[in-house]
Amino acid sequence: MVQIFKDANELSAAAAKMFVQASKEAIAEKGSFTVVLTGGSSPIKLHQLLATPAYREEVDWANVYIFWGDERWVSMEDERSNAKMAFDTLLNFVPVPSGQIYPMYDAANSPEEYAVIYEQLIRDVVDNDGVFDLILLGMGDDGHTASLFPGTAILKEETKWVDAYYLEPQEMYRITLTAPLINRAKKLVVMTFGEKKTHALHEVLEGEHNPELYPSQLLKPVNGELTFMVDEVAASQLSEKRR
Ligand SMILES: O=C(O)[C@H](O)[C@@H](O)[C@H](O)[C@H](O)COP(=O)(O)O
Repeated sequence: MVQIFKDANELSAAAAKMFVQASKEAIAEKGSFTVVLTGGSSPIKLHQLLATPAYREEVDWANVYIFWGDERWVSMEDERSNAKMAFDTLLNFVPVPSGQIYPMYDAANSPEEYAVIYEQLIRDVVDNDGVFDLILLGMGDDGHTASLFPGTAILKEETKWVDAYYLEPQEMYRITLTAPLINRAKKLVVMTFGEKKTHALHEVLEGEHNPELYPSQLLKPVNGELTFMVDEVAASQLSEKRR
Protein backbone atom coordinates (compact mmCIF):
# COMPACT_ATOMS: atom_id res chain seq x y z
CA MET A 1 0.00 0.00 0.00
CA VAL A 2 1.17 3.54 -0.72
CA GLN A 3 -0.04 6.46 1.41
CA ILE A 4 0.64 9.90 0.01
CA PHE A 5 0.83 12.99 2.25
CA LYS A 6 1.09 16.68 1.43
CA ASP A 7 4.49 17.05 3.06
CA ALA A 8 6.92 15.59 5.58
CA ASN A 9 5.03 17.15 8.51
CA GLU A 10 1.75 15.48 7.64
CA LEU A 11 3.53 12.23 6.92
CA SER A 12 5.33 12.29 10.27
CA ALA A 13 2.11 13.05 12.17
CA ALA A 14 0.40 10.09 10.47
CA ALA A 15 3.40 7.89 11.26
CA ALA A 16 3.25 8.95 14.93
CA LYS A 17 -0.45 7.99 15.07
CA MET A 18 0.34 4.67 13.38
CA PHE A 19 3.12 4.02 15.96
CA VAL A 20 0.75 4.72 18.87
CA GLN A 21 -1.96 2.50 17.39
CA ALA A 22 0.44 -0.36 16.63
CA SER A 23 1.81 -0.19 20.19
CA LYS A 24 -1.69 -0.33 21.68
CA GLU A 25 -2.71 -3.30 19.56
CA ALA A 26 0.46 -5.28 20.30
CA ILE A 27 0.39 -4.59 24.04
CA ALA A 28 -3.31 -5.46 24.28
CA GLU A 29 -2.67 -8.70 22.44
CA LYS A 30 0.50 -10.00 24.07
CA GLY A 31 1.79 -7.48 26.60
CA SER A 32 4.72 -6.12 24.58
CA PHE A 33 5.48 -3.96 21.56
CA THR A 34 8.64 -4.84 19.64
CA VAL A 35 9.73 -2.12 17.26
CA VAL A 36 12.66 -1.55 14.94
CA LEU A 37 13.83 2.03 14.43
CA THR A 38 15.55 3.28 11.32
CA GLY A 39 18.44 5.66 10.82
CA GLY A 40 18.82 8.46 8.34
CA SER A 41 17.06 11.81 8.56
CA SER A 42 13.53 10.71 7.58
CA PRO A 43 12.40 9.53 11.04
CA ILE A 44 13.59 12.61 12.96
CA LYS A 45 10.25 14.44 12.88
CA LEU A 46 8.42 11.26 13.83
CA HIS A 47 10.74 10.79 16.81
CA GLN A 48 10.31 14.38 17.92
CA LEU A 49 6.52 14.08 17.74
CA LEU A 50 6.52 10.85 19.74
CA ALA A 51 8.50 12.68 22.43
CA THR A 52 5.80 15.38 22.82
CA PRO A 53 3.23 14.83 25.61
CA ALA A 54 0.31 14.32 23.19
CA TYR A 55 1.89 11.16 21.78
CA ARG A 56 4.26 10.20 24.58
CA GLU A 57 1.42 9.69 27.03
CA GLU A 58 -0.45 7.44 24.61
CA VAL A 59 2.30 4.81 24.55
CA ASP A 60 2.85 2.32 27.39
CA TRP A 61 6.65 2.66 27.21
CA ALA A 62 7.22 0.16 30.03
CA ASN A 63 6.29 -2.57 27.54
CA VAL A 64 8.15 -1.28 24.51
CA TYR A 65 11.28 -3.05 23.19
CA ILE A 66 13.51 -1.02 20.85
CA PHE A 67 15.76 -2.48 18.15
CA TRP A 68 17.43 -1.01 15.05
CA GLY A 69 17.21 -1.96 11.40
CA ASP A 70 20.80 -1.06 10.68
CA GLU A 71 23.77 0.77 12.07
CA ARG A 72 26.99 2.35 10.97
CA TRP A 73 29.72 0.65 13.01
CA VAL A 74 30.79 3.75 14.92
CA SER A 75 30.67 4.58 18.61
CA MET A 76 27.42 5.83 20.05
CA GLU A 77 28.94 9.28 20.54
CA ASP A 78 29.63 9.58 16.83
CA GLU A 79 27.30 11.88 14.86
CA ARG A 80 26.86 9.11 12.27
CA SER A 81 25.42 6.67 14.82
CA ASN A 82 21.77 5.79 14.24
CA ALA A 83 21.44 4.96 17.93
CA LYS A 84 22.76 8.41 18.90
CA MET A 85 20.20 10.05 16.65
CA ALA A 86 17.37 8.01 18.21
CA PHE A 87 18.48 8.88 21.76
CA ASP A 88 18.88 12.57 20.88
CA THR A 89 15.45 12.83 19.25
CA LEU A 90 13.30 10.31 21.13
CA LEU A 91 14.74 7.84 23.61
CA ASN A 92 16.11 10.42 26.05
CA PHE A 93 12.60 11.86 26.40
CA VAL A 94 10.38 8.80 26.89
CA PRO A 95 10.21 6.38 29.84
CA VAL A 96 11.26 3.24 28.00
CA PRO A 97 13.34 1.09 30.39
CA SER A 98 17.00 1.26 29.33
CA GLY A 99 17.29 -2.55 29.52
CA GLN A 100 14.71 -2.77 26.73
CA ILE A 101 16.78 -0.73 24.26
CA TYR A 102 19.11 -2.74 22.03
CA PRO A 103 21.50 -0.58 20.01
CA MET A 104 23.10 -2.44 17.13
CA TYR A 105 26.60 -1.67 18.32
CA ASP A 106 28.95 -3.04 20.92
CA ALA A 107 32.55 -1.88 21.15
CA ALA A 108 33.51 -5.17 22.82
CA ASN A 109 32.76 -7.20 19.67
CA SER A 110 33.59 -7.11 15.99
CA PRO A 111 30.64 -6.25 13.71
CA GLU A 112 30.46 -9.87 12.51
CA GLU A 113 30.45 -11.21 16.07
CA TYR A 114 27.84 -8.71 17.12
CA ALA A 115 25.58 -9.70 14.20
CA VAL A 116 25.44 -13.23 15.65
CA ILE A 117 24.76 -11.86 19.13
CA TYR A 118 22.06 -9.52 17.83
CA GLU A 119 20.28 -12.36 16.06
CA GLN A 120 20.21 -14.32 19.31
CA LEU A 121 18.92 -11.23 21.12
CA ILE A 122 16.03 -11.08 18.68
CA ARG A 123 15.24 -14.76 19.31
CA ASP A 124 15.33 -14.20 23.08
CA VAL A 125 13.47 -10.89 23.32
CA VAL A 126 11.13 -10.86 20.31
CA ASP A 127 10.47 -14.51 19.60
CA ASN A 128 12.07 -17.51 17.99
CA ASP A 129 10.31 -16.69 14.72
CA GLY A 130 11.70 -13.16 14.57
CA VAL A 131 8.32 -11.52 14.10
CA PHE A 132 8.56 -7.84 15.04
CA ASP A 133 5.34 -5.91 15.61
CA LEU A 134 6.63 -2.93 13.62
CA ILE A 135 9.70 -2.30 11.50
CA LEU A 136 10.29 1.29 10.45
CA LEU A 137 12.53 1.79 7.44
CA GLY A 138 13.78 4.62 5.27
CA MET A 139 14.82 4.51 1.65
CA GLY A 140 18.00 5.96 0.19
CA ASP A 141 18.12 8.00 -3.02
CA ASP A 142 19.51 4.86 -4.70
CA GLY A 143 16.67 2.63 -3.46
CA HIS A 144 18.60 1.03 -0.59
CA THR A 145 16.84 0.29 2.66
CA ALA A 146 18.35 -0.52 6.06
CA SER A 147 21.99 -1.30 5.02
CA LEU A 148 20.91 -3.33 2.02
CA PHE A 149 22.86 -1.44 -0.63
CA PRO A 150 22.72 -2.02 -4.40
CA GLY A 151 25.11 -4.68 -5.66
CA THR A 152 26.13 -6.01 -2.23
CA ALA A 153 26.29 -9.74 -1.42
CA ILE A 154 23.95 -9.32 1.54
CA LEU A 155 21.03 -8.91 -0.86
CA LYS A 156 21.29 -12.65 -1.55
CA GLU A 157 21.31 -13.67 2.12
CA GLU A 158 18.70 -16.33 2.80
CA THR A 159 19.32 -17.63 6.29
CA LYS A 160 21.03 -15.11 8.56
CA TRP A 161 18.74 -12.57 10.23
CA VAL A 162 21.52 -10.07 10.91
CA ASP A 163 24.78 -9.55 9.09
CA ALA A 164 27.68 -7.13 8.92
CA TYR A 165 30.00 -6.19 6.10
CA TYR A 166 32.49 -3.56 5.05
CA LEU A 167 30.88 -0.98 2.79
CA GLU A 168 33.77 0.08 0.60
CA PRO A 169 32.44 3.42 -0.74
CA GLN A 170 31.71 4.64 2.79
CA GLU A 171 34.84 3.09 4.31
CA MET A 172 32.98 1.68 7.27
CA TYR A 173 31.30 -1.45 8.52
CA ARG A 174 27.56 -1.66 8.40
CA ILE A 175 25.43 -4.05 10.41
CA THR A 176 21.89 -4.70 9.27
CA LEU A 177 18.80 -6.84 9.51
CA THR A 178 18.49 -8.93 6.35
CA ALA A 179 15.50 -9.16 4.02
CA PRO A 180 14.43 -12.63 5.27
CA LEU A 181 14.05 -11.26 8.80
CA ILE A 182 12.56 -7.90 7.80
CA ASN A 183 9.90 -9.71 5.78
CA ARG A 184 8.70 -11.63 8.84
CA ALA A 185 7.36 -8.46 10.51
CA LYS A 186 3.67 -7.87 11.15
CA LYS A 187 3.97 -4.31 9.92
CA LEU A 188 6.65 -2.84 7.65
CA VAL A 189 6.56 0.91 7.13
CA VAL A 190 8.90 2.73 4.76
CA MET A 191 8.90 6.49 5.35
CA THR A 192 10.42 8.52 2.56
CA PHE A 193 9.95 12.02 1.22
CA GLY A 194 11.45 14.76 -0.89
CA GLU A 195 12.59 15.23 -4.44
CA LYS A 196 15.70 13.08 -4.12
CA LYS A 197 13.50 10.01 -3.61
CA THR A 198 11.18 10.53 -6.58
CA HIS A 199 13.15 8.45 -9.08
CA ALA A 200 13.98 5.57 -6.74
CA LEU A 201 10.41 5.36 -5.47
CA HIS A 202 9.13 5.05 -9.00
CA GLU A 203 11.69 2.35 -9.83
CA VAL A 204 11.08 0.42 -6.61
CA LEU A 205 7.32 0.37 -6.96
CA GLU A 206 6.74 0.46 -10.69
CA GLY A 207 10.03 -0.39 -12.39
CA GLU A 208 11.23 -3.79 -13.55
CA HIS A 209 12.00 -6.27 -10.80
CA ASN A 210 15.70 -5.77 -10.12
CA PRO A 211 16.45 -5.82 -6.39
CA GLU A 212 20.20 -5.92 -7.11
CA LEU A 213 19.80 -2.34 -8.30
CA TYR A 214 16.82 -1.29 -6.13
CA PRO A 215 17.09 -3.30 -2.90
CA SER A 216 13.83 -1.90 -1.48
CA GLN A 217 12.13 -4.25 -3.94
CA LEU A 218 13.16 -7.06 -1.57
CA LEU A 219 10.50 -5.86 0.88
CA LYS A 220 7.75 -8.46 0.63
CA PRO A 221 6.22 -9.37 3.97
CA VAL A 222 5.40 -13.05 4.30
CA ASN A 223 2.32 -12.58 6.50
CA GLY A 224 2.38 -8.92 7.41
CA GLU A 225 1.61 -5.68 5.63
CA LEU A 226 3.89 -3.24 3.81
CA THR A 227 3.12 0.47 3.68
CA PHE A 228 5.09 3.17 1.91
CA MET A 229 4.37 6.53 3.58
CA VAL A 230 5.54 9.16 1.10
CA ASP A 231 4.98 12.83 0.29
CA GLU A 232 3.52 14.24 -2.91
CA VAL A 233 6.94 15.18 -4.27
CA ALA A 234 8.40 11.69 -3.84
CA ALA A 235 5.21 10.25 -5.36
CA SER A 236 5.21 12.58 -8.36
CA GLN A 237 6.46 9.94 -10.83
CA LEU A 238 4.06 7.22 -9.66
CA SER A 239 1.22 6.25 -11.95
CA GLU A 240 -2.13 8.05 -11.67
CA LYS A 241 -3.84 5.08 -10.06
CA ARG A 242 -1.77 5.54 -6.92
CA ARG A 243 -2.53 9.25 -6.61
O1 LIG B 1 21.63 4.22 8.49
C1 LIG B 1 21.17 4.41 7.41
O2 LIG B 1 21.82 4.94 6.50
C2 LIG B 1 19.78 4.02 7.14
O3 LIG B 1 19.09 3.33 8.05
C3 LIG B 1 19.33 4.06 5.73
O4 LIG B 1 18.77 2.91 5.22
C4 LIG B 1 18.39 5.24 5.59
O5 LIG B 1 17.12 4.92 6.10
C5 LIG B 1 18.30 5.72 4.18
O6 LIG B 1 19.60 6.00 3.71
C6 LIG B 1 17.45 6.96 4.05
O7 LIG B 1 18.09 8.02 4.65
P1 LIG B 1 17.41 9.44 4.81
O8 LIG B 1 16.25 9.24 5.75
O9 LIG B 1 18.46 10.31 5.42
O10 LIG B 1 16.97 9.86 3.48
